[in-house]
Amino acid sequence: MSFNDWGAGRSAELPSKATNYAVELWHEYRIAIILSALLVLGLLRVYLHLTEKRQEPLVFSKIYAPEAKARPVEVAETKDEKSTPATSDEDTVEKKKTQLSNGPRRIKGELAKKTRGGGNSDELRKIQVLIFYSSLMASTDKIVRDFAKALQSPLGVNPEEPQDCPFLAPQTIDLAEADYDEYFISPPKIENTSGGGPVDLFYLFVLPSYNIDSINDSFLEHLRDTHHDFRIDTSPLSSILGYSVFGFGDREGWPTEEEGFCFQAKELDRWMAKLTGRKRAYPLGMGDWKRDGHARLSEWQLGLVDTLQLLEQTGGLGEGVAGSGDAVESDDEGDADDDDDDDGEVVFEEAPTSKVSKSKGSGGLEDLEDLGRIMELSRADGPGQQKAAPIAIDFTTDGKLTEGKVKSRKSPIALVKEMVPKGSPTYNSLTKQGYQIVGSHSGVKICRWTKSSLRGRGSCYKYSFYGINSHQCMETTPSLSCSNKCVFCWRHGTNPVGTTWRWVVDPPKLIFDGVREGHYKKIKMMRGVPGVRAERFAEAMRIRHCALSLVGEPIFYPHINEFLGMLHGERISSFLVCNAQHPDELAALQHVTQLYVSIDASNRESLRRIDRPLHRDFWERFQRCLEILRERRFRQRTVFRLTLVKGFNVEDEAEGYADLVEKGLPCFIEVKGVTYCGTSTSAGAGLTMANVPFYQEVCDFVLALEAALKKRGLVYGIAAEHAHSCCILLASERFRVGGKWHTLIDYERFFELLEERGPDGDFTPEEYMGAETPEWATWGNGGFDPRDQRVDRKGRPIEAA
Ligand SMILES: Cc1cc2nc3c(=O)[nH]c(=O)nc-3n(C[C@H](O)[C@H](O)[C@H](O)COP(=O)(O)O)c2cc1C
Ligand code: SF4
Repeated sequence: MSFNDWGAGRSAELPSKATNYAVELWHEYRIAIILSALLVLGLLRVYLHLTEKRQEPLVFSKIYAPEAKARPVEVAETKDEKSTPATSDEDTVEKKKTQLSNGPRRIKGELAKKTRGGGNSDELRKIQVLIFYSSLMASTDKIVRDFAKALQSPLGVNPEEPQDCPFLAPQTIDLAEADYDEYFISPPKIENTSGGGPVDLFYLFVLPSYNIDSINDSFLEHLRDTHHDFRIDTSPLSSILGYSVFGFGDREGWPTEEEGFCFQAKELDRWMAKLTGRKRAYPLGMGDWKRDGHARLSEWQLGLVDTLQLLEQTGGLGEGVAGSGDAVESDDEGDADDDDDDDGEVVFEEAPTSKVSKSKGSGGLEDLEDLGRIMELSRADGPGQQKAAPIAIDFTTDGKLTEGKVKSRKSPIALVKEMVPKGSPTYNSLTKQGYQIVGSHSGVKICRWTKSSLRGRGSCYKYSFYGINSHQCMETTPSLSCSNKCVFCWRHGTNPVGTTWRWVVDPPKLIFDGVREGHYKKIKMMRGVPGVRAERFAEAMRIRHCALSLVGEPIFYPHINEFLGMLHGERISSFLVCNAQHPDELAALQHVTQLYVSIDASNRESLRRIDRPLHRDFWERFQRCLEILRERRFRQRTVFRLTLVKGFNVEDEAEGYADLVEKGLPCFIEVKGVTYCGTSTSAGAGLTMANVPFYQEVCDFVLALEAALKKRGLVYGIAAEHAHSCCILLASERFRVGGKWHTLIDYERFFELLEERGPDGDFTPEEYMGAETPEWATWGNGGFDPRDQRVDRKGRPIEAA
């Protein structure tokens, strides 16, 4: 009987009875049924929510980050556990956890599988460091093996669990056994033996130099041929992550680089820059295998590890290095064949500094909302710290103006502005010139001597005279504003000027942190620049000196003493240059390592013409500053800074300057020929190259000044010179000991004295007088450190005269 037959007899009444019964039931219990269904659904939802394990944001994790690897491993275990019976309680618990977490979020397992497996952008990439080396006499061979092992721990390599580390164990490759085509025509594809994603390569080289035929010659020739081979891309190794070279040499046989010290490492460094599209990740290191070789290698290793860690975290080599996405340096590698590196002038594009830039950049009057913001900004950044008032401070008041003594104005709301608002023409002009603006009125810039010193091409005259390492010197100012408009100023006529401080005052901590960060950022951008020496680069990451002389007037800043305290607290020396227009602030200034006053002319008319001061009583202010300096001469190292501008302040002025020296009795007198900066300001002031004195003219002037001083019975002598920056130093006989000049500074002693006796403490310049001025720096010897290589504007070596 079919189902249809079976139902045929009852078909008329059964369905209608059943339907009626169901309808009745529904009417009677519908509320209970609906509520029960909702309750069950709700409980189910809560259960699922509680048992769900959160999914980590794998797709956004760092491409080499170990955290990103943890999940795929967990998923692999999950798979295994499904097929393996649990053997212990612990396993059972683990298994339950895994099952629970795996249940409702299946998509998690799928995502992780893709990441481990292959082919898409979420893959976990590994970094393989390859260390190439050559070794004729076997010492490098051993060093490299130890070096490779030493790299493992800081890179987190764990041979037991390779899958947990973004780095594979570094491998060493002897160039005598390597197939150059395999590594140096295009990077090889390396298999990830620990399982997982593809492998990216990072090349390191440890290369001794040999002036005889060796494997190095054929290797370097191979690189040269590859670069010149028209069938091959000129940068065929650009897909590697980066490279760095360390050279071993022997200074006993090859004392200087010109004589061949580490010449093959240098050549290799340059060919690799070309072949990789300038992916020099860390500067070329060099060491003398008999003396400092091991120390230099360790230093290089430290910097290298930092770079590799950065690479692992960000996927790039950092700002300023090609391949990092921020190729912002203009150096060309030159041609290793002709040895014509450029002069190393580096052009930096300023990235906006969100941390310290705060203004909308209107440049106009601030509205009430802005005032609130300004009050906030100008507040000191911590409880108990001094607060900086955002109100105008009048520096023209007579009598002593101490910090914090402020004069409120009638309508502060309209007048309190930022000195250099972000986006203003001044801001744009300064950043274009390479300044980094910090807060709203401070700036930092890496000076050309810092770059030059990093490349071993000479330091500024302050190295020769006072022992300042230019590559450890930060040039900055806490006030971009000034009360003069000097004809030779480098400010390109863009800086704010004024006789009073009428801007927002940034707290010293903000400035200190900002300028330091800005300086280090710019140093780091030099990492990939050709010729930068690894040991100097490492030293440069520790600022030891601060030149408060960039542009503007540092003592214009109301919290200059606190700012100096922060420098000294970090054992950073301070050379402060002021313009002799703010006697009250000069009088209130605490200890600096060396205190300068610019003496730009010897008489009122000449000073008015050259400095174009805003103060009407400029000459009186100038005179008062000299008196203060005279009083300070046994407490501070005081310096007169003379900038000679032919046609303005040189001719027949030696006698007038001698009168000023007699009045101020400075410890030192620095005489410098003006540097022509070719700006519209200088041109507008009638300045041309004809106003720049020749070195011989500076020498003649100094001799005339020395004679004029002697005539007055003043005991000064010509102590040192730095011919290539047209600068000569006269010093008081106080700094001649046993017939030898001692113009250098004992910086450590200076900090000790400060700690012992405080920022207003009583101690004399003689107490921190340093060692004897080096012979090469003394008058008549030129002043160029023989350890450096002098180069012309094109970077070509200049023979010592
Ligand atoms: C034959 C020979 C030639 C060398 N030529 C140079 C050279 O031109 N410049 C240099 O700085 N060092 C030179 N050196 C020094 C080596 O670079 C240095 O001793 C190095 O540590 C040797 O490494 P190795 O023991 O692995 O071969 C030379 C050494 C030898 C044995
Ligand atoms: S003292 Fe001046 S010129 Fe010398 S390195 Fe420092 S900032 Fe540069």
